[in-house]
Amino acid sequence: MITVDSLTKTYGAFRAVDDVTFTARPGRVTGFLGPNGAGKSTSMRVMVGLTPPTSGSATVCGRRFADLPNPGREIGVLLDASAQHAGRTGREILTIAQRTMGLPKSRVDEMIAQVSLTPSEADRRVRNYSLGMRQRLGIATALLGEPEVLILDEPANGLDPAGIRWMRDLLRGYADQGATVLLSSHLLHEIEVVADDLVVIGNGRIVAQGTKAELLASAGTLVRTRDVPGLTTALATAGVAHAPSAAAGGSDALRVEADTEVVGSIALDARIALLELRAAEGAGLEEMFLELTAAEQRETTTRGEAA
Ligand SMILES: Nc1ncnc2c1ncn2[C@@H]1O[C@H](COP(=O)(O)OP(=O)(O)OP(=O)(O)O)[C@@H](O)[C@H]1O
Repeated sequence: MITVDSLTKTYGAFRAVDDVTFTARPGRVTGFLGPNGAGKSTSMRVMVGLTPPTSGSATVCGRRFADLPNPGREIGVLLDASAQHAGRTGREILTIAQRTMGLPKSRVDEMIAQVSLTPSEADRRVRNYSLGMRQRLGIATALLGEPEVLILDEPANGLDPAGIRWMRDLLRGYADQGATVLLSSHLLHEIEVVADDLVVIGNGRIVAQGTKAELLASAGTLVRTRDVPGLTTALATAGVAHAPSAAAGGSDALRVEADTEVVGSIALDARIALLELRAAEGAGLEEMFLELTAAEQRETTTRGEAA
């Protein structure tokens, strides 16, 4: 279990992480999702004791990382796959970690096999590794001590499609055995497939969190019409929140925070013909994410104005 409680990190006047609270639970994959610069890495650095928080706390099973006697046995961490010693071979890096953690020597070869590095790749210096190979080595290091908690920052970076699939299965399997898995990404689809729970962060603040099923269920309705101004007015008059749907593409789509029946009735009363009317499902999450990632969309959104 990872507990992040009212975590704030400021750099001068800038709040990189602003009052972030969430829990990542055992047996579940928690996706930590946010656009570039949202504060994911900073939060994770605090969790693993690399950055002191300005206020608030992050603990794993009730303890701060710094208080863990043999942290590698309890928390597997992958923050920056490129930060490995370039002059050492992959096998050397794993061997040093295996000795530090007091693990049997056989774990090194087991992990090399598990992350599908060939023996000759394992004996190559890390400076000659591709990004995907570094990522595999980083995952091997994180899993070496069979920790119950995994904290992985953008672990799919640099992996090819087969590698992404492999990693997804690996994380799923790990969580299914009871581990707590927290992984960050700036790519919604990457995380949507594997995560059970989602924590969405933007500009340092949590903007949404819950189970994936809950967040998808609250997505509302996607509606398309040639008369967007007319429908917008009718929805506003009815007090129903709505926003242009960037996720659906085109300028004729709105996402409405009401179910399809309500939206259909409002359109009928206003005598507005619809081109499409359906539950938004994943589009709602994508919408929220696009709003976070594009400042101009945030400025033009009308969501909530009518609420
Ligand atoms: N040491 C620092 N000094 C000043 N600002 C910092 C420092 N570390 C991070 N920041 C700022 O904090 C904000 C959050 O950065 P962070 O790396 O946590 O984002 P992120 O969500 O991990 O983004 P990405 O998806 O691009 O990795 C950014 O604006 C970044 O420039």
